[in-house]
Amino acid sequence: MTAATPDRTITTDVVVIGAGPVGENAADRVIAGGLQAVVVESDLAGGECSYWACMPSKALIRPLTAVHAARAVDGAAQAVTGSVDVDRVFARRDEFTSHWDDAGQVEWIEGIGATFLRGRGRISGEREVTVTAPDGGTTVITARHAVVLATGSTPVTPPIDGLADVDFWGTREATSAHEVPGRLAVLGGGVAGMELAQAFARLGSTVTIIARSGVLAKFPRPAVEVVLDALRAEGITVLENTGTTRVEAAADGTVTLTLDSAEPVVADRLLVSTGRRPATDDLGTEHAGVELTDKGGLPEVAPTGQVTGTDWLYAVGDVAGKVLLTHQGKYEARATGDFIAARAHGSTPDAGPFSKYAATADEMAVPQAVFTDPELTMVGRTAEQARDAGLEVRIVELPITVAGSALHADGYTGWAQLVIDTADDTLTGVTFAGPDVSELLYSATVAVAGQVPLDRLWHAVPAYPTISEVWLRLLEKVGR
Ligand SMILES: Cc1cc2nc3c(=O)[nH]c(=O)nc-3n(C[C@H](O)[C@H](O)[C@H](O)COP(=O)(O)OP(=O)(O)OC[C@H]3O[C@@H](n4cnc5c(N)ncnc54)[C@H](O)[C@@H]3O)c2cc1C
Ligand SMILES: NC(=O)c1ccc[n+]([C@@H]2O[C@H](COP(=O)([O-])OP(=O)(O)OC[C@H]3O[C@@H](n4cnc5c(N)ncnc54)[C@H](O)[C@@H]3O)[C@@H](O)[C@H]2O)c1
Repeated sequence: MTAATPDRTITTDVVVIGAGPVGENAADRVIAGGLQAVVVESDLAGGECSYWACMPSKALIRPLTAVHAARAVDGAAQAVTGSVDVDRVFARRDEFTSHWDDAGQVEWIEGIGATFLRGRGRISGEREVTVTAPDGGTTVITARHAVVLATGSTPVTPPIDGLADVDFWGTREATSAHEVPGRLAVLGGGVAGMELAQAFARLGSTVTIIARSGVLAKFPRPAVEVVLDALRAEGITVLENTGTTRVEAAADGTVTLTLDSAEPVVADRLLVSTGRRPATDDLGTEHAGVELTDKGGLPEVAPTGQVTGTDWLYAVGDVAGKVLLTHQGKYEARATGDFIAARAHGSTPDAGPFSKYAATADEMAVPQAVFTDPELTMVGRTAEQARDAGLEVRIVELPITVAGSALHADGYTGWAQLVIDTADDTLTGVTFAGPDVSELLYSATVAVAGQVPLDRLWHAVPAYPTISEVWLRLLEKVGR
């Protein structure tokens, strides 16, 4: 129970801690299910995604991709005679982040009928959350049915000698920047690092990416090569399989990275984008009888969002530690919100695979788009992951060379791969790399999540002349 006397107490049906996109969706679904909800947020409603991640990064990237796309089409290229207006790019990004003002998101939360409470939430007892407001005031909320953790994730800083003494950028500082460093070193070749490296290179920085393993290591290598070739052609230096042993700042602010297998890199700014971990610090999970892993992760979270070993605690989105993507977290939140509401109304919902109460796609059909230019998209399993899951697979891959791609951009370079589950001739994974392939991703997601048999896919005819005709080339290679 709470030690000090709270300033006020509230009783509601469901408490959602964290008003990122995922928490907002969880609240929306429990309210749609006829329950009350209180949403607690310590920072900005809308979360990382709206202000320091998806929205600002894509808002920075889009104008740069648009210019590049025009330059890749003869006749249009001649119309692009100037350079990018960096200030206008930043200004447009500022619009998409609502100038880091969350009034609109708070209005949306209250508009769905939830109570919004600004403050830091902490589990303080069984179905009980104590919220400490910015002014220090406390509110104790008792939930009749459930507490939903939607607290997101926090960046992981690697234990590199000297790094803690350097004033470096994380992804937050990079996505909200109003300056373009002359030389930018990017530590970490994951999705965030690769996207931001190219964005700043196109804004004018001289960029070096330092990756301790291969970049974008979760994706098939030939697809990654399509992206790497393009980044290198734009003048970005990519050092793979390169460890960083020391980081040091000089009096003038320049940063020197000592590497284990390359010459030192000197930069005006260092961006550290080396991954994230669930935001579970000081969440009071011990009051739910939950023991965190040594990396701060929750125990297993069921497809319904229920945290193993508890009856009333749920986790969705990044904090659940399954998939760190907004769309997938929102999908989890829909299943969890509906599950909580159904249970609250006294039913024992059937939460089997593909029911509305289970985030089944988390295990077999997660779509991801990397917004480098060219783009890299994948849904489902790579061949390696499929084999690890015990599936027998057949791989079909080819370069993307169809009339649609040739028309789309001069010298269009792309690559596609199907991972076929030979047990039932369905697709268990699809990858595309190339300019604008993110718009193909949903077609692949439908095929994988829908477990559409290949002989039926022949009847899904891609329009001529579009890039999606690559589907036909892939099927022809599979054979009929
Ligand atoms: C640079 C970058 C770019 C990205 N781009 C994309 C993209 O293009 N597409 C995509 O799908 N994903 C992208 N992601 C991932 C995406 O940002 C996350 O998956 C998404 O934000 C997760 O949503 P969430 O609601 O779980 O967490 P968050 O968005 O992190 O929201 C969690 C909220 O909880 C609040 N909170 C935390 N603890 C407490 C507490 N104790 N009390 C009260 N409130 C609390 C936080 O302040 C925050 O507002 C990107 C990530 C990064 C870093
Ligand atoms: N387009 C999108 O959907 C998008 C964009 C950005 C981020 N995200 C998501 O946000 C999450 C965080 O992104 P991220 O790129 O920070 O994480 P990540 O886990 O994708 O990549 C981190 C990278 O840093 C590397 N790394 C770790 N320690 C290192 C060290 N000491 N030196 C050099 N490299 C090191 C890792 O090997 C890995 O390649 C990801 O899960 C990602 O899916 C999504």
